[in-house]
Amino acid sequence: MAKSPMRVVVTGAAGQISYSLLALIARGDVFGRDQPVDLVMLDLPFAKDALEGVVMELQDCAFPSLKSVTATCDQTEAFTDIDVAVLVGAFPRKPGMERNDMLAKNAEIFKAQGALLNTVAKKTVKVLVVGNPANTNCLIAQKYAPTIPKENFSALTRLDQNRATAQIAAKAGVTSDKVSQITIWGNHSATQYPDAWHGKVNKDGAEVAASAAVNDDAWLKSDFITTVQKRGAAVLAARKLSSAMSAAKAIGDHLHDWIVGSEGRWVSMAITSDGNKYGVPEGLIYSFPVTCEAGVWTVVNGLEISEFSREKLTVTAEELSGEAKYAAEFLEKASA
Ligand SMILES: NC(=O)c1ccc[n+]([C@@H]2O[C@H](COP(=O)([O-])OP(=O)(O)OC[C@H]3O[C@@H](n4cnc5c(N)ncnc54)[C@H](O)[C@@H]3O)[C@@H](O)[C@H]2O)c1
Ligand SMILES: O=C(O)CC[C@H](O)C(=O)O
Repeated sequence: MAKSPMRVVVTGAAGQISYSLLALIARGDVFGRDQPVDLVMLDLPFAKDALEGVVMELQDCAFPSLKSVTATCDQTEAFTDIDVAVLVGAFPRKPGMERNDMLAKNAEIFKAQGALLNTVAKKTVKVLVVGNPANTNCLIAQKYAPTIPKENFSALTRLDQNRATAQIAAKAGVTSDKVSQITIWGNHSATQYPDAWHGKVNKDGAEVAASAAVNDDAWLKSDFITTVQKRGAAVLAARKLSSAMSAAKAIGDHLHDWIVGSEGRWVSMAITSDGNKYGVPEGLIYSFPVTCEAGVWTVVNGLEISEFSREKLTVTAEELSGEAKYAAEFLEKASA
């Protein structure tokens, strides 16, 4: 029997990430070629013409599973009865900007969109926050959408996972599909902890520990971590624009694995820390290793955490607690 259409909204649809992302969704690479999609594209009024251009291009691709395309600058229209909300629309960091500058610029967007999702989206809506600072923007959207289950909110750390996986693959001399169980803990920021200690590499047909395949513990404890932590900044410095193609690929991976299923593979998602078994404070949007089945994620529990790793899990949790406090104070002042 044919599947009923899935209503998917992408915000910031006229921006650079969306230009790569929309085609992935429309082609069926994310939700499956047999899953019809009603695609809704939201951007600000100044970007209306650009949005219309993207609509024309999507039509011209003649994707079979793209049932309809709507471009709008009206948030209520965009979020009504939505099944999946991909919140990309926000202002990216430009050279010279700090994280708190971004928080101050973007917090109001996620407060308003959370509140709107709360009133007009389906209660089963799955929300992925990409706009930076992604974890804290996600926390804000979740806070203002109290009638939607907390588990339905996530922020993107899959780009970091993909970056870390690619680094391990290059060092071990294999392609990235041979690397698994690489985890990103914490914030999508320079305090994130890329952890390869539970990783596996399939080398010449045999599965070995990533640390054995790499055979360089000093690198795993230093340059590997800092390269992944600073990769977004390195792309920004080189392109004078933040990463877009790789971000779109990661969004597709995240949504596919969450909604269709990860088939037992571990993936990293920033999700509510409530009830976690790793001692991360409750009430944060923190990246953990998870497995997913049909829209439900489950944290991979019981991993051994060394003293070295514990310290890093704590540093990134502290940064997130600080951001949450700053955002709460900022939003309170703004509404006073
Ligand atoms: N989490 C991650 O891994 C990750 C990776 C890369 C980029 N990002 C972030 O994603 C965001 C988008 O990046 P980009 O390069 O596509 O930026 P961009 O400037 O090219 O596009 C952003 C678009 O969002 C629109 N927009 C702004 N406010 C909006 C609102 N309230 N509603 C709807 N649309 C709105 C803008 O008009 C623009 O078209 C940035 O915050 C960036 O830092 C996150
Ligand atoms: O603004 C940044 O430093 C990074 C942008 C983006 O989140 C990335 O990871 O590429």
